[in-house]
Amino acid sequence: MALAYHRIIVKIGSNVLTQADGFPDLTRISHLVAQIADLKKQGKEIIVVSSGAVASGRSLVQVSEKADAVTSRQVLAAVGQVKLLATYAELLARQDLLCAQVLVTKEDFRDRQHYLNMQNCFRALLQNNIIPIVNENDVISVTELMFTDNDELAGLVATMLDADALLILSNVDGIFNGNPQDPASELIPEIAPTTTSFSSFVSTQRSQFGRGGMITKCHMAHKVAQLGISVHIANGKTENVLPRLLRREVVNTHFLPNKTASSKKKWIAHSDLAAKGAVLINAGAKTALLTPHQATSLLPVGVLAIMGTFQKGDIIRILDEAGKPLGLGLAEYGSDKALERLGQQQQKPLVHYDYLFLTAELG
Ligand SMILES: Nc1ncnc2c1ncn2[C@@H]1O[C@H](COP(=O)(O)OP(=O)(O)O)[C@@H](O)[C@H]1O
Ligand SMILES: N[C@@H](CCC(=O)OP(=O)(O)O)C(=O)O
Repeated sequence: MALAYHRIIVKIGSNVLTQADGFPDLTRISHLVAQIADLKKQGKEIIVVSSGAVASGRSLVQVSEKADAVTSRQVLAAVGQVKLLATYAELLARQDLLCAQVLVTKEDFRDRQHYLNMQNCFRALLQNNIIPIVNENDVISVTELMFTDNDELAGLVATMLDADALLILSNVDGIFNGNPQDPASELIPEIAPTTTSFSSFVSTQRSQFGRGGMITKCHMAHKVAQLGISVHIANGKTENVLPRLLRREVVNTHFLPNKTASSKKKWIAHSDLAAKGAVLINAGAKTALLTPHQATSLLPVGVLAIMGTFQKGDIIRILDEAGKPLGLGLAEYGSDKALERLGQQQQKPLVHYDYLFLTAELG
């Protein structure tokens, strides 16, 4: 039976869109656009997260050798993004389809208002049958402000839009249980939500034009699958990969989804960098929070210490007595009030269960 996904995020990696010489592979882009059009005709909603701005820029401009690496990348991306989107727009127009450009930064996912603005725009684009084509705003996202890679961005978009599936197109058929170049390595068809360690078989090696590498891809895929979204890693160079993937006709690695979490929890799950402060909780509170199938809020009685200052509505880190991170939550009140109520019984929860995202397990 075919995979019945309706809302699909398609992430097209740098190396899928780039030839060996670093220039964009126009034939590949046009094949992928034809496949996207095919899925659209089947009534699916498609959101594309596409790399390739820097590669497109390379085909247009030679940045002065005096420019540093950051400046050079900014210039290439600024010039190349126009060309990249023009290429998509032209190829999609031939199929009577309209696309839109959405450029985002990591900051936009940290700020609740920006997050809601983005979400609103994406929803409106989809309602109008327009294909959003998303990329990082490489002009302003430099060094520490950058996403690890576009996989991270695609994961955030998938979560924000409550997608049914995230299809990551790379230059490998999926995840292998060893070096993909080694003929003895085998492809892993499915990864259960309980699998958390990938370092035993996934190396930190990256493809020629990729940024994050397979290990970061695995961690992101796992996190997204944890939130109830199917993630597939497949080879973007395989003929007609997208429709065939949905018909289960091509090899790939499928991260099986966990039961879905609420959209608020999904936003919190991706807000680690936005955390304003932290709370240290005692062993009893830790057990209560981490006990499966039990909806427990974090009460001040279980809080041992408040670290940093935060306001009502800020994201805070939750740590155990030893300082081990347990998860994140949205503070129901600020650090001043939290300090006053520290260790006290019968106080309002500091973090309500609906706004709590835990990453640790008991034990
Ligand atoms: N166990 C593994 N299975 C598959 N690929 C792996 C594995 N370990 C490392 N890799 C490398 O990960 C690369 C893909 O990741 P990446 O460079 O981030 O690609 P992209 O640009 O598509 O995001 C592959 O080209 C491969 O060399
Ligand atoms: N935003 C950049 C690409 C970022 C990047 O390399 O991501 P990835 O394809 O996931 O390795 C660009 O458009 O050139």
